[in-house]
Amino acid sequence: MELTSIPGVGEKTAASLRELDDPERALRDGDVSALARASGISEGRAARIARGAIRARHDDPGGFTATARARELHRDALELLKDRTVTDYAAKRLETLYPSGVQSRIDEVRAFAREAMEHDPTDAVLDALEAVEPLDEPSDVHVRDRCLATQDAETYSRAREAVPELSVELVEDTRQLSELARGYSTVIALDEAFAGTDLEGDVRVEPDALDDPESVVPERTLSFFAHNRETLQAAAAVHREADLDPPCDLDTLDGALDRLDSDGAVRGDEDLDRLNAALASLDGAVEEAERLANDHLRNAIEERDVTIEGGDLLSLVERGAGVDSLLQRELAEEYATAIRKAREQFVDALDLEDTVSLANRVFEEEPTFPVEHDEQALSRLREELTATRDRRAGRRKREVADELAGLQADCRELVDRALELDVELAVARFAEAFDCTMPEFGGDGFAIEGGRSPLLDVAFEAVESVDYRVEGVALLSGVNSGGKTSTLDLVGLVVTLAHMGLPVPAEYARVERIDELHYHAKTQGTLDAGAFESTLREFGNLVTSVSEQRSVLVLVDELESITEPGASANIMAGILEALDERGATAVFVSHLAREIIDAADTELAVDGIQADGIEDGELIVDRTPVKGQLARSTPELIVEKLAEDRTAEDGFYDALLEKF
Ligand SMILES: Nc1ncnc2c1ncn2[C@@H]1O[C@H](COP(=O)(O)OP(=O)(O)OP(=O)(O)O)[C@@H](O)[C@H]1O
Repeated sequence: MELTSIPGVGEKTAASLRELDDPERALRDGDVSALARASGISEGRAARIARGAIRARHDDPGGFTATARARELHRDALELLKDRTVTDYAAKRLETLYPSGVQSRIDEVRAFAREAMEHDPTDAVLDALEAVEPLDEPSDVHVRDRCLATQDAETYSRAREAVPELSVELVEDTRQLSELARGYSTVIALDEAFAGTDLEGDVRVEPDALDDPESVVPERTLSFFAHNRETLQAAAAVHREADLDPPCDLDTLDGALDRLDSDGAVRGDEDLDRLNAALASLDGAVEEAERLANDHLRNAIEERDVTIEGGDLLSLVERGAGVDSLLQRELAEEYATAIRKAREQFVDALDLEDTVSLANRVFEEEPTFPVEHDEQALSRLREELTATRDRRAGRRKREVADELAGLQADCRELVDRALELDVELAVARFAEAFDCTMPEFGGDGFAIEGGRSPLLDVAFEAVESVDYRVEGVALLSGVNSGGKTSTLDLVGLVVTLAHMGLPVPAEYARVERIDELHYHAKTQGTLDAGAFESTLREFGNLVTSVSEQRSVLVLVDELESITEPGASANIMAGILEALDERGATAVFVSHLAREIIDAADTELAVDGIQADGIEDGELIVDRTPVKGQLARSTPELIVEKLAEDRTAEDGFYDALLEKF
């Protein structure tokens, strides 16, 4: 896909998107999280780009939400869905759902939503989803026990690029190669020329190593798994709990993950554990062995009467010999025992059977008192143990990495599927929370039965259901606080959700497929001349834009407040007539319904939200508009109540009632 063909994507944004691993996939899947990882692209922008890509795919000109209130309803619908996601990914992914006038896009989401609604969002699945995140590629892997070596400058730059995790060294000859082997546990020579030469240390000649960098740095694979371990385990749990068909055997994955620690090192290898433990306690063990030998020697000396002939003593002193010589002569046996004890203790404590001779050299047979270890022998032992440990770790890492490498693609699918399930579950939970059904498309206008708006300021259980249908244009009258605005909101929300391809909060709904939703919310107070003129222009443009090719739904709430009542009744009558002529569907909520009907040249349909009476100062309202009936206003109802209340007998209220 040509990135710049997406609405809203220019050269600069396209360049940022190209930095991503697979921008086409991210766009195709609506992966807003991945798109937002491109430099300079915020999450809001990423969602707009993803929507742009969908629009391009469906040839969708956009513009469904034609007014601020219509856009607000889309946001409200998204919030209701996002409230029901567990992962951040799903919340962002939902941002790609938008109301569209294009049937293919609506059908695409409807198919997805229908499947989503089949899911049963159990607590166990939702809990497991908590720890699922998009997979991360660890970028800061540095391996210090291995290096690559080459004589060739070109191979050198290729190696640096292909294997940034390792140092790459330029060498001139085998001597330099051998020198390198002293500083690293393993040296991988990349030139065929080194094959067959006899080299010291662990030097491997692998001319094809760069073709398969993972074989040289198994840490790359291992750190991917170690880094994403929690997500992978959680994604596996999601598959188990939700009974999804996993792309790989979950027990094998669990088993492989168990063999890694959080740094990507191999766990559960006895030899490695032993070598690591030996290296960690080397210094302590040396001290302990020294102490043991010295205790033995001290006791032996204390318990012993050393008899020495005067002549011998003299000759020793004359030769300048010290106590050591005495020890050697008189206590040779005890000294040998002390050293034997020290060596046994040292080898035993560190479990060093494989390196006994090196370990023994740490305690020399030369008698001294106190007994002291040989520092050089100790560092040789340390080096040997480190190299053996690193070589073994390297081998084990390659084995585990080989096993895991085959699972990598499946793991990506495993996590993608779990995250996608969260998106589906959000739709299922939304549908369940608000007793939704899939709407039908067809006919003129809309018909809603048993609709309950989740946007009301009362708990959803307390929302009274509303039936309402309109074909063509209609005025909606009603008592104060009867629910006129709420009815418009319900209609707007149902139509918006339906065009998003989603289920709607009603027992039944049928909607005409439209291209634009124009919802004008109530304006606060009278407009000044300039604002009034621009509002009129807006309606003028709206009316002239309606055509056979472009169907619209117009919802308008109390437009009368923009100017004085007489003038606004005329204006509303005019707009309604024009919309009617052009075949649009429109609902105008107004307290001036009677005046509008009077001002109109054609017969306008009027519906009314009626009050059955007043009880304890409160209106008893039936929220469902009565078709074809102008509702009585609140003042009329109150005057009627006073007229019925016979305390004022002079007929004043009866006369007042007559005026309505
Ligand atoms: N279907 C419903 N179920 C329960 N409560 C509702 C319903 N519709 C409206 N209400 C309650 O009535 C209140 C007033 O509703 P709304 O603002 O829609 O009335 P209105 O007829 O537009 O009022 P006004 O004439 O003052 O503009 C809402 O805030 C809500 O508390």
